[in-house]
Amino acid sequence: MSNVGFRIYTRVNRPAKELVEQFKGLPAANIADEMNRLGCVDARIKPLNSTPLLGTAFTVKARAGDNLMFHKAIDMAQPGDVIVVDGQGDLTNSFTGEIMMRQVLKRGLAGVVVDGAVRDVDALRELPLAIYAAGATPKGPYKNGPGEINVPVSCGGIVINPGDILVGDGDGIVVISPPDAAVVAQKAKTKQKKEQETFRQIEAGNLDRSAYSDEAFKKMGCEFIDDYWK
Ligand SMILES: O=C([O-])CC(=O)C(=O)O
Ligand SMILES: [Mg+2]
Repeated sequence: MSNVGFRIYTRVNRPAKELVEQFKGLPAANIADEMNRLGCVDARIKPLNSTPLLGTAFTVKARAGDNLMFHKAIDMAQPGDVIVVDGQGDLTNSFTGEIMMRQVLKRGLAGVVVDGAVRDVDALRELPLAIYAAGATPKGPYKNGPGEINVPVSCGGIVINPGDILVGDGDGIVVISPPDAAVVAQKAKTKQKKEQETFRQIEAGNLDRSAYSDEAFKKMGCEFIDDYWK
């Protein structure tokens, strides 16, 4: 363990599949709300297509503009893993493209999240694979290393540990630590049901809007002026 910055941890402490599956179909927003609105990859990292993301983190700390360790991760990761690449947000060179993503798909991996740029995006938009990235450039990656695999990484402003559960949709990605997962999934499910009930009330025209009544606003000190703005 002496070659800091160029080393590969071969094992990942993955949570049970049943635990991960509890997040299936849950909106990232409902999960994030039940984590007090923290625990999300920031909005710089955007989905390239509408394939939902659900899996566990297989992390790569890459040298800016270099994908040697990313290539290695594709061969090491297991079905259900999401390759998370800490590219330090660097957009100078792409970290990946269509060839690598087709390989990821072939291996049955659950998706890819890159804090950096990718290329071949027109093709990536059409692949049935969840891919998130911070940008795009036709400039290709170098393949020299160094880098690390399966260490804690920084991605979109938060720490992602190997084995963390990732859930992503059109809004972005939320990261759940496995010891918190059962409680968070349960609360998010309840939240989702509550929102569905709210949608029904909107349709029926009986949603309680009293929190937004004139009286409620006056109580907050808001002034209503019965005139036009001049
Ligand atoms: O050349 C690379 O390593 C990245 C790329 O464009 C691809 O995978 O298609
Ligand atoms: Mg390419």
